[in-house]
Amino acid sequence: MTVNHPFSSKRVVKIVEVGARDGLQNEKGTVPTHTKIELIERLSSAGLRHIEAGSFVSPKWVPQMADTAAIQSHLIAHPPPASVPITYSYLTPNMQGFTSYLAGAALSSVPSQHSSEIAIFAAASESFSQRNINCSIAESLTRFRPIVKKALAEGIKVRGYVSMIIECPYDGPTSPSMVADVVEGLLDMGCYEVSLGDTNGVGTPGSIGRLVNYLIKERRLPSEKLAGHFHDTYGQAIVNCLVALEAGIRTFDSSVAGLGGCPYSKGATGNVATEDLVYFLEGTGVRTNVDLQKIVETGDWISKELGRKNESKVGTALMARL
Ligand SMILES: CC(C)(COP(=O)([O-])OP(=O)([O-])OC[C@H]1O[C@@H](n2cnc3c(N)ncnc32)[C@H](O)[C@@H]1OP(=O)([O-])[O-])[C@@H](O)C(=O)NCCC(=O)NCCSC(=O)C[C@@](C)(O)CC(=O)[O-]
Repeated sequence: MTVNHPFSSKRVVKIVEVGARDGLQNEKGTVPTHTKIELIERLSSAGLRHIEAGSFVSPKWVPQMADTAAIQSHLIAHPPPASVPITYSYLTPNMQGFTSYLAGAALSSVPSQHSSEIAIFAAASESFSQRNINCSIAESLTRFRPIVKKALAEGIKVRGYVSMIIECPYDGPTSPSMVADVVEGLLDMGCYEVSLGDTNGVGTPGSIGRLVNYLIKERRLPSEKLAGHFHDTYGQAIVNCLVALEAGIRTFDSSVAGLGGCPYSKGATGNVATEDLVYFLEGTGVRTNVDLQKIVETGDWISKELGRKNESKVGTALMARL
């Protein structure tokens, strides 16, 4: 994914597709496991190379992710061709989740081109941390440290998340210094990248711009280790990606058809749609290597499967032209 734009200084932009995890975790009805697997396979055949495949979380808390072990097992048994390097990732909130991930991964004779990794998820708001993972921010970082240590010892990469980077529905505005402290904590323990979650999509180019510039310029956090994870609740996600791109961020999370919402943030809608992100990046001179037509068809297909409105503007526009 080569970037040829004044914003981009010819560097690589990575898209992390979160539709099969963030996108589906809040669906009310049960999404059949075979539908999730078909979604993941369609996403990879559209050219996406970093795909979140599920969460090893408590099924009492998030029932929709209860079949993650079955998905992991299928993906291990049916790897993509060696010429298609894909990373599947799984959320692990605690040692129990990481142990379940490891038990599944142990069944694998993973070729080097196809790998998996885990993600841990913290918050910059105390109330959201309690509601989402039932512990304080400090307790969550203490809980994550041995997971990261063990994962790195096993050669497994760990991604971090920080939720509620702009404002929390329970605690109000989030202080940028709190975001920076949590990002630093995750990087210090060994996360290779931390994704900045505007969980409820309230961020604007002003607030996101101020935050990312504060993180990169004042707190000296490495831009290459930060990712933008912008929900589109208020229709600001693409323009927020633009300001983050201008600030030097080169990894963006997105969800096909804009699927999603967070079970512990009422009213929050999906991530920026992958179709909209690809169209925006390509239009900005960034090559994504994602087949826009295929991702649009995937967004149309999964929206119909779920009986949902397709939240991608680009997807809707291009489907109308067929
Ligand atoms: C973290 C816990 C587990 C704490 O939940 P807890 O209740 O404090 O856990 P516990 O350790 O006290 O255990 C209670 C029960 O849960 C079970 N349990 C315990 N752990 C697991 C596990 N890993 N897998 C399966 N089962 C588990 C455990 O076995 C036990 O079962 P019981 O004995 O009662 O039958 C819970 O709060 C949880 O699962 N939370 C997950 C919430 C979640 O998935 N949220 C959505 C993802 S975050 C997000 O979407 C934001 C993000 C990342 O996209 C970025 C952004 O947009 O901001």
